[in-house]
Amino acid sequence: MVDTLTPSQSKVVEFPYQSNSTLKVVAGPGSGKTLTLLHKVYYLIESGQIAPNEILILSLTNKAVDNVITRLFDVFEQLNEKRTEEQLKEIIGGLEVHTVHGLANRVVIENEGIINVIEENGWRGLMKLVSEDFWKNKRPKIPSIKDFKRLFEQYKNQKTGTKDVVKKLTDIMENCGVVTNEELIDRASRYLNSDVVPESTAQTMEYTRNLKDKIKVVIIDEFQDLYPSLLPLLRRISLGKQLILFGDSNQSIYSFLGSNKEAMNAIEDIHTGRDFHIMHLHDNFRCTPEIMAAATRVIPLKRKEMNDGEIEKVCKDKCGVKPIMQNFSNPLDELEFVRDQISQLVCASAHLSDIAILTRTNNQMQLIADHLQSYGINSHKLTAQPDWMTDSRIQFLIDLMKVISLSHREESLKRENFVNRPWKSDFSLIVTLSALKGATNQSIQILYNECLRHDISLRRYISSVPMSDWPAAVTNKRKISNCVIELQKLMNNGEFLYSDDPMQILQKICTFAHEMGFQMLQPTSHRDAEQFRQHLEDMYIILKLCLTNKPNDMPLVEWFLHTHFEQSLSYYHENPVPRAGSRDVLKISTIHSSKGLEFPIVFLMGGLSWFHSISQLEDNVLYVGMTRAKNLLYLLNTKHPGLDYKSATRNIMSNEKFWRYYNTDLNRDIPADFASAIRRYDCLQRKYDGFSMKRRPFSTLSVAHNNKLMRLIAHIARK
Ligand SMILES: Nc1ncnc2c1ncn2[C@@H]1O[C@H](COP(=O)(O)OP(=O)(O)OP(=O)(O)O)[C@@H](O)[C@H]1O
Repeated sequence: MVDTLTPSQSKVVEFPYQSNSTLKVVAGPGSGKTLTLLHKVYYLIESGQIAPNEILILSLTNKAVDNVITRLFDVFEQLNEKRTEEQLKEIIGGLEVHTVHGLANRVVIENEGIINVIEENGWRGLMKLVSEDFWKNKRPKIPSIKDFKRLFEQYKNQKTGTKDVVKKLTDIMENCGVVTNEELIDRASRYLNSDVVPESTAQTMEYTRNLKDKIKVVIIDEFQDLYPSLLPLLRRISLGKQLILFGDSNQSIYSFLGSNKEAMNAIEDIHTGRDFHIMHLHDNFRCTPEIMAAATRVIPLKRKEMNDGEIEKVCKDKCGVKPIMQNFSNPLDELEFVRDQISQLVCASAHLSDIAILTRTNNQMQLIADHLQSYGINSHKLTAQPDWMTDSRIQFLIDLMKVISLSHREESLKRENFVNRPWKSDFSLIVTLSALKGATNQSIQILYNECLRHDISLRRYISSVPMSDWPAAVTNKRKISNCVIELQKLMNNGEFLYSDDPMQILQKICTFAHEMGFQMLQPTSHRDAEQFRQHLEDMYIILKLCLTNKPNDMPLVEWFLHTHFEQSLSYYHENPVPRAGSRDVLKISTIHSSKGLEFPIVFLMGGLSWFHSISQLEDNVLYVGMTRAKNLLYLLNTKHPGLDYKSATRNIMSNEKFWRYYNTDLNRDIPADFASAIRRYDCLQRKYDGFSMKRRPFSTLSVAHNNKLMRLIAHIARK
């Protein structure tokens, strides 16, 4: 069914194309921003004003890009009157839809060849190169990777303080083609600047040239999340185009990356005066009036006024149930409450897939998933990237593949008398050695300084200079040397680098990692081992996919290293995780990853006061989380002065009026017999038996079960 647009939505859709101008669309959650954006794209194309390949849609997260692509198909299909499915697919395929970083990546790769954006293992490796002096007089005493990243960026930008250390690190990153996200954006904007790219080179850089010359309309979704370091690229890409911004300043939740307000002001300054237009959408189609009333109470009035000065109009009728609020001092009580409520909801006709549990952190998400799983309740995590790609063990295996592939290339270039500088393999080798048990920071620093002094690669230094000639302060020499020797065996082994067998490649790299005893690959529990096995399987699937589309003259390992990120995103887009949409899986997500999505029932897990290290939810994050809910909202441990806790009602299962409303809203049949919900619930409770909160208090839960949870909680609290 096609949603009929409201007059204000239609005004945005039909607003004419005009180069060198900005249209800013401001609207609250659930007002149909995304829907209007999709209709606008359709209208621009169908009215013949703009061709598909002249439209660029930018978002900040892969999840948001995914959401736009999926919904594009739906809207185009619904509105389409004359085209075949194939033609629609072609039109949509012609649109440029990216994250800002994805776009920057493409531009930089076209201009420089493969680059690597530094990941967690990379930062860990770089940290090993920093001497103790770096940390003198700094806090905290035991620094985390996050602390290091922060200091690194600080020093890089200020060019003061521990300058030499940072210079050394930036040099090695530069030499090895490793960049930070900020650097990626910066480089891409330089390539888009025609004054910098010589005309002769620009001829061959088709993608970059098209972005500059061909694109006529740039649409930015969720403008409120832009932050200052993205500005150079966005400004460059919007020059001369029609810039269309969709967003809501109350939903700005990435302020930790820099001032969103500053970024928004700068974006608005690109086109000013008569070339700047602003429009508002006032209706809320998503939430019940009860949910909206509570959500509005958590955002300060001044920001409400800043948006548009008008009160949002909620389109749905009242459902009769206010958000259910509950506080717990014991984490297990909270988990059991969630489990019990889920049982009630499902018995009263909700589908498990209607329910989303939104958390503050990934760790909290895992804890809840584990607890529900222990009752046989399946959940699907909505993560920004497929899980396997964010697994640091898998990233480490990919780094091993990189060091082998890069070393091999350096070797063959050397044979052709190529001037052998810089050595891109150094960075990946440092990452590898840092994971080797017994390879101390000091040893890695000394070896790296030596290789610089001898002007050879780190691998070559370790493999060709006798250990007796290494500086005495290097410890565990044999282990380090052995690791490099074994790596070289793989490098010279055609069955790895030139293999067309994904299983063989995986087996060889895993065997090497296993024999070296890298500590980070040692599973910490049965569950951990199972998860790693699952992620290896996912990596295998992408290796197999690479085999089907690799160019003939490119070895599989190399093709995988170049393209696994994009291939994986498109694979999971086309093949969503099995059963993710089916009725028997509920969704778990961080609040940040749930942005732009909506669910009939939401459990919002708040600041969890018993985790002292986890801060309370900020107003905007709370607001985004609350407004994901269409019909029923639980606020657990979400302490906020704007919320009053007396409104709690827990008797949801037998509230017949609510369930009539719920099923009507979701276009489902009304259950014939409400009394049977309680019978079903009792039956379910008998099944859970020993775990039931009603029948047995926590103190008598099985000791093993309790211990396991407490260990997990203690582990998270330490982080
Ligand atoms: N004109 C309309 N008529 C009926 N339903 C509509 C209309 N416009 C939007 N909706 C519905 O409202 C819901 C919210 O729309 P959408 O997801 O586009 O909102 P949004 O403004 O992007 O929300 P958020 O800012 O929270 O991401 C969707 O279910 C959508 O189908």
